[in-house]
Amino acid sequence: MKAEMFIGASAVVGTNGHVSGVNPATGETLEPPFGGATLADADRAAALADAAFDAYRETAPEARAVFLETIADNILAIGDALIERAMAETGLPRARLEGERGRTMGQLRLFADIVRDGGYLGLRVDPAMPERQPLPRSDLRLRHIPLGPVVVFGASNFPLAFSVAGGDTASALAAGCPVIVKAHSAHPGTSALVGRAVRDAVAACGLPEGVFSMIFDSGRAAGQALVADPRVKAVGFTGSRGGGLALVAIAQARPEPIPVYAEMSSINPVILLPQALEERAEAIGKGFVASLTLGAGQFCTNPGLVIAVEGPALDRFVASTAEALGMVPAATMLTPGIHAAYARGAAATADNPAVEVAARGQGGGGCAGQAAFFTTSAAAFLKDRSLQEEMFGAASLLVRCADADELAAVVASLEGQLTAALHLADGDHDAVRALLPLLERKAGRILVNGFGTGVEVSHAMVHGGPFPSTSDARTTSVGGLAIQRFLRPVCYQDMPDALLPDALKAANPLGFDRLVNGKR
Ligand SMILES: NC(=O)C1=CN([C@@H]2O[C@H](COP(=O)(O)OP(=O)(O)OC[C@H]3O[C@@H](n4cnc5c(N)ncnc54)[C@H](O)[C@@H]3O)[C@@H](O)[C@H]2O)C=CC1
Ligand SMILES: O=C(O)CCC(=O)C(=O)O
Repeated sequence: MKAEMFIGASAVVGTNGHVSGVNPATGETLEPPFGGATLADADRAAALADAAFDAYRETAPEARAVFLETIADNILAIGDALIERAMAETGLPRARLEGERGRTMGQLRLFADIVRDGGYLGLRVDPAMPERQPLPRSDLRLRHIPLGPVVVFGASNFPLAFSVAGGDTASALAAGCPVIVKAHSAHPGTSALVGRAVRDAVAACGLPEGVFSMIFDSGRAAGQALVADPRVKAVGFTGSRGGGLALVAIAQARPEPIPVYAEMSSINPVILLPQALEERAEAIGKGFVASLTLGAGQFCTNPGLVIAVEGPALDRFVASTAEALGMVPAATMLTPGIHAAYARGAAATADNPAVEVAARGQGGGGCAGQAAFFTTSAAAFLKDRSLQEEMFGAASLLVRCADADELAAVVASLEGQLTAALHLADGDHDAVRALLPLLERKAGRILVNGFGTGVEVSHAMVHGGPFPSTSDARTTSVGGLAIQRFLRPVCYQDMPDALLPDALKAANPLGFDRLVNGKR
């Protein structure tokens, strides 16, 4: 494997320190070391992206769609080498990574379809009304154009679907934005393989080289310089609250502030309604453990909080959870750092005098995370904000409430969330109706009789939510709507038809849907 990053078309070996993959299952440092970018490398990537922008954003829909599909094909063509490298760098099992590769390709293809459809452009035409009294109306035509070059910070926990060619990159490229990826240092080899696949797609599709660059950063300076660079117009990020907020601060301090779409921490409350518990406490417990321990709990949609009213049915749920969790082996986590942070967080919760340990998974050494299930009272939870902190891994806290009012008070105290799950039966509908307005204020996705892990990539998906689950609650980082993050509206007033973009010309040569005088 070559230790390359990609500054436009050029494969470059970085000279500013290096990052190395570490196999978290064995502790082995993986070859080769990947050289980090200098500030000059970051500057060159930004210059190339800026130079590519005007040509790239006016590519025909079909050409841009084929580009996205070519990236997907190229990723598949890497073959097993990609899966094996990702397994070595993340400790994630083969089946999970093969599934994630399929999802990554599916995301790229979904955005290809969206580009072909043209609906994302939000076209509106208000034809001139020269005879209108007392004043004539101008001809007004609106389309959305891309913001400009986008910097993407991929996630550690999805080395393909939220990484170099993941959802942020796919949606930004689909919008017409050149992308510069700051590769996550937890999986540099995987990133290099995918980076080359994207770079080759740029060349094969005859696009300007600056449409895509990917750098490694041995510290934080190159990534931060890109966020501060005046040619960069938006940022996509998935990771910790601290990391996301640091990038938001840099973006806000620029002479020209820019949006940062950071997906950060979420504990994804699961609310168990009384009738559902009565009818199927044991089955809910089993399903909960399966979701909690998926991928060693390293999902931002992990069910980190359970809320329910006290009683024998809740005790049955706890017993079922404890039984299932006791059989779960410790699972290798992504990096020694993530494992250490998880172990620290779980230990702090266990040491909290208001918390009881209800169950633990099996123990393990090295980077293996031991699952844990804690309980506390609603009163203690409401008093101690630290109990709301994300423990990134397979740990969850049950909040026992005295009654429905206390349960509502616990929900009202929560920070913003990516998901909220309700386990309900027919007899719970009234209780749920009362909770729904509160849940809508708290979460981006409200789901019933399931768990938030395993996000469907589709048109109606929302993978976002109020702060701190994201830095911008108005949008989503997964699904078709993600493209809107990288667009802004432009209105053309009285522009001669010959000068209008094709999407807005009188004859509508692209055949896209347009809102004409407010009517479809
Ligand atoms: N909620 C979620 O979706 C996820 C949360 N996490 C949390 O983040 C912790 C660490 O995991 P990481 O993936 O390494 O997240 P991280 O936030 O530390 O890093 C993510 C990316 O941002 C960059 N970065 C972070 N802070 C920065 C700064 N101040 N300036 C410039 N660049 C910066 C990193 O180099 C990396 O590329 C986990 O233990 C977990 O708590 C991690 C993955 C997903
Ligand atoms: O649950 C999923 O499929 C996606 C989770 C996610 O976005 C994340 O963990 O970063």
